Amino acid sequence: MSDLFQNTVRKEDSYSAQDIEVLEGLEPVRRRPGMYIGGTDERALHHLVAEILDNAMDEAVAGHASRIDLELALDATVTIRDNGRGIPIDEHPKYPGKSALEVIMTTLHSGGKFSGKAYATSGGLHGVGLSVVNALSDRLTVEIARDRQLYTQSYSRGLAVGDLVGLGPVNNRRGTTIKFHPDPLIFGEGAAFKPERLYRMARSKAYLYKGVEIRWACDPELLGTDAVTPASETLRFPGGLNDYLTAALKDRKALTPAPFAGEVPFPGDAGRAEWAIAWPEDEEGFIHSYCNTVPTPQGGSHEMGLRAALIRGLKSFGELVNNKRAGQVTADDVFGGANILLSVFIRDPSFQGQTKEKLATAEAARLVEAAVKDHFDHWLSADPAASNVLLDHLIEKAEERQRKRQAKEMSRKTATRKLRLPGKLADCSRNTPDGTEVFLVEGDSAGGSAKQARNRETQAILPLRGKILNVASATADKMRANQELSDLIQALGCGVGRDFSSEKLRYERVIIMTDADVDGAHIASLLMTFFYREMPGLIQNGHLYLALPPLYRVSHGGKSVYARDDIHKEELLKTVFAGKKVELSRFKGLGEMQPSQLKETTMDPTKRTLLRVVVPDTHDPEMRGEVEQTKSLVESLMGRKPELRFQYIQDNAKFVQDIDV
Ligand SMILES: Nc1ncnc2c1ncn2[C@@H]1O[C@H](COP(=O)(O)OP(=O)(O)OP(=O)(O)O)[C@@H](O)[C@H]1O
Ligand SMILES: [Mg+2]
Ligand SMILES: [Mg+2]
Repeated sequence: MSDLFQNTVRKEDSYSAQDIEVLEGLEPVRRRPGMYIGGTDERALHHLVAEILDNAMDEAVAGHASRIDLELALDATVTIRDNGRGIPIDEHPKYPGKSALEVIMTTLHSGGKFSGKAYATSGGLHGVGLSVVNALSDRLTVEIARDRQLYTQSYSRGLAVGDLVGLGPVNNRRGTTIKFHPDPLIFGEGAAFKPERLYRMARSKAYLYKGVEIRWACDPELLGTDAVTPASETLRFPGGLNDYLTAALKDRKALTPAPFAGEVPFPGDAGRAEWAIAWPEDEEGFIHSYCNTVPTPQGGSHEMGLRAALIRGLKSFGELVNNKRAGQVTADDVFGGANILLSVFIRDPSFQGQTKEKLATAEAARLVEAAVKDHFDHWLSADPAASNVLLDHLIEKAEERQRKRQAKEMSRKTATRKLRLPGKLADCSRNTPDGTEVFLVEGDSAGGSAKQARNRETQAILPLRGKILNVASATADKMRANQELSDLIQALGCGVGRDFSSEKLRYERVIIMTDADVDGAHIASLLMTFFYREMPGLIQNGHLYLALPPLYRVSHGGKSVYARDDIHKEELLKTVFAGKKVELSRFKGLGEMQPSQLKETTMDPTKRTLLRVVVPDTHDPEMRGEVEQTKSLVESLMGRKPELRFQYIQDNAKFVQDIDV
């Protein structure tokens, strides 16, 4: 021993080498089962069966077994039998006097799946599963039929209770039988398997590999009131995942007449992918993914590959049929309501942990995406009518999602509106809405004039920059992102859409005040469209108005009169100013007016003229037709030609009422 070690003296209560244990054999499994089977609860208990079943499936997928029996007895003993090669029982070269079987049963990290020689694409890879089950069983018996001889050995809590014994010759039999009973010291007294859970496990394995037949049997006494799980059944599905999907859909209707299903080998003998996908009308979605028949409830790289293939395929189909709205659809929209089965077989998979709930092999994403993409493109273009139904459905879903998110954000904004009024709002000082009004003005310079011209107590000014978004053609997402609109909604405080509430409106009147030119009319019409679509109650309850700023000032001597438009100006020239040499000024915008002029002509309640915006009452059945008409009028007018809109605002007596307030 070196000096270093001699100089370290151990004191009574110190923490030293003596405290460091090295667990031998299978002791670590019994002391820390969580590391190997994720705990000692019901899920962990069922994982024991999964380990043994996985081994039998690996033997089948490797082409050596065609039949597996799974039996659950009344006393919670599980028997799993396959007709494969049988675990080798010859002496292991590294452990003289011990059979390979005993090494496998009692040593962690022992197995035939490390090199890929005996198995190509196996679910087993750690050399741990069977030894873990052995460690956690109070009784385990293994039977091997190999070379026409039958052998058996028994274990308890990871230790052999006797030697491997020969039971003599057998003829029509080969393979491995594992019969085990979970240790009550680990799982608790009376820990019981759920027949339904084991049955589903067995059935999904049969769907995953067409070349295997699984015979399920369960003591009928265990079934009790369970009407779904059979006491015995032979599970064999030549249709693979397609059969699985058909059974899962039962008689639910799907959006496309045929599911999207297929099977493709990966290039270079790297394994294969199989999938079956349907989009049921009820949108009750699920995804079951597997790697080498091991379920991966937490997904992983293979699912990522499938997502990428589906969303890419759908978007290119959208481009093909020239549907621009397809751009909004996300992988979540495609996946969310779908029934998806995905099974991959790959070499050397890598999972997270021994329970293998998530596939970590990065390569799988690329392999699956490449394998599925072309097939999906073909499937979509083979039946364009059906594919369009699917696409439209997914687009609607995407838009619904955006609407919901928008409504949520809006309601959050209105909830905090007292604290967070938009910075550019010049609010009025009166605390109640009674007798107050807010002017929506175009641009900061007009806003500046209006602020000076207003009555601070009752009049608020909200300058809106530039043209607000044309809401008639905007997507919900764009609308939400528009700063001007969200400021407007915040300032009004009454909410939008379904959240609209007249009582919360912060002003008695909402007055649109834009320049008396075509641009101004455009902005006014955009705002009216916005209110019509998002806050119809505001109009129905008579809160929305248009201000009427003048376009000209006509003066002669000390006398000035303002003209609203050209017709009004001509009229004045012929009447009030007939034969006189007048001074004529045209206002390019509200910002050009003196605050006093603006006040006098447009804002002062005692002198101005306002137009009230009205729509027919939606609650009056006799007016329904007109409501529809107004709606289509709004939709079409808010489209292209600004002159048309201008005309519309000027002329449409039904929509806009001349009123003095
Ligand atoms: N039913 C079987 N038929 C043939 N060989 C088997 C069978 N079950 C187990 N084996 C052999 O025993 C080895 C150990 O199995 P075990 O379940 O402990 O580990 P594994 O399957 O290699 O990996 P994992 O820990 O991921 O399950 C396997 O690699 C295989 O060689
Ligand atoms: Mg295994
Ligand atoms: Mg092992």
